[in-house]
Amino acid sequence: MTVLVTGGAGYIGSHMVLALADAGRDTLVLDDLSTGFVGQVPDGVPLVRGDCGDEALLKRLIREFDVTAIVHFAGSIVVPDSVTNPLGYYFNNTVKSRALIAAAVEGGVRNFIFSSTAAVYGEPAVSPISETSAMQPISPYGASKLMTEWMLRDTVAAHDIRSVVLRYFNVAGADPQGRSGQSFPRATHLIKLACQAALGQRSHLDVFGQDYPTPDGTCVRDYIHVSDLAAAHMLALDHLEAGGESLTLNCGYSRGFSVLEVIEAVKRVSGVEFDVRLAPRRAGDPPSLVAATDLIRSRLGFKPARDQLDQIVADALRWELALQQNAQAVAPRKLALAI
Ligand SMILES: NC(=O)c1ccc[n+]([C@@H]2O[C@H](COP(=O)([O-])OP(=O)(O)OC[C@H]3O[C@@H](n4cnc5c(N)ncnc54)[C@H](O)[C@@H]3O)[C@@H](O)[C@H]2O)c1
Ligand SMILES: O=c1ccn([C@@H]2O[C@H](COP(=O)(O)OP(=O)(O)O[C@H]3O[C@H](CO)[C@H](O)[C@H](O)[C@H]3O)[C@@H](O)[C@H]2O)c(=O)[nH]1
Repeated sequence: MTVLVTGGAGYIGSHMVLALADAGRDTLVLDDLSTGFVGQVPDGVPLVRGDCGDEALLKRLIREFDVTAIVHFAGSIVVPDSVTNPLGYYFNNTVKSRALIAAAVEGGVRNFIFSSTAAVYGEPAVSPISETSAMQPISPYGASKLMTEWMLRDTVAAHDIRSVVLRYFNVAGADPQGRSGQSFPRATHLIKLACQAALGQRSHLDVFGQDYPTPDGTCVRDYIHVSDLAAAHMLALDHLEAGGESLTLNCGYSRGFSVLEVIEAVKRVSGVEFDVRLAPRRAGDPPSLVAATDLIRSRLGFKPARDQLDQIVADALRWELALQQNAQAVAPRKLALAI
């Protein structure tokens, strides 16, 4: 009974792998390490470096490891990149997910959890956004995820497999025990970048657009702590393994913060005043995304444990500081080698 985690060396996937390890579950990670890191996978958890679209590899892994559930995190995640490189996003997120779903069906895997996104909703007219809101993505990223949702829906209807689709809103923070966090150096997420500015790693932080139809003119997002999100996945896995029906659920806290409010929180928690500059809007950004979360609470019994913005920011800051200290620790050795 092994749980296969695609993208388990990445930011969110690694927190799920930690949750599975903490629960004593047999876990296998498949990751191409394009944005993930070997060091994010806990000791004792096997990591296969490979592509989640490699059907032959997948069939072999499912057989050899007796995989009974798949949690599919692997994918490309930067909204503006998807606007400039749509075909790359449809390939990595949609085409390869099709191969993974096909391998799951053929290998007799009954339980499938998929990382979807609030970006499937586009610019919703009503807030908070319920799961039945219209799905009109405004970026290729959102469309690439929605197409995968549709493939899963139709596969569940036709075959002996059930799925939980989790639509994450904005994921942030880091493992409270400091075992993992957002490590990708070119990450574009607001809270990570603001923490880097507070730690002096960036000269300033840009605010992308201040003329949105929101209270302070900057975009509003529903930030969910990555550990709470991993806990939601564990509940989804329990639900499927107990024979529960397929579900599609929002993951958030039903409350939004503007870009300026997030920046204030990072300044407050860090105690550092960093330079903030106004910049033009970024392509593909909807003004406001806040989740309705009644469904995940009622269907899975989801109860947030770390939903205070300052808590999310404090965990993110601690992780960023640890990354900085590690980088400083290895720097002299690199220098010596260069000489
Ligand atoms: N971070 C967020 O706020 C957010 C919000 C909504 C949804 N999501 C979704 O959550 C999932 C995980 O996102 P993340 O923030 O952890 O990103 P991440 O980039 O840290 O993790 C993605 C992981 O997948 C791996 N990967 C990418 N393509 C692969 C492939 N073809 N085969 C094998 N491995 C591959 C990467 O190496 C990386 O380890 C993604 O599917 C993303 O769309 C993230
Ligand atoms: O330096 C920055 C970085 C971000 N922002 C703004 O902060 C908000 C949040 O941006 P993020 O990049 O942190 O997150 P996104 O909302 O763009 O996207 C995230 O959440 C989405 C779902 O809501 C997707 O799933 C996506 O994968 C995930 O990265 C946006 O308004 C963005 O314009 C800034 O103003 N300055």
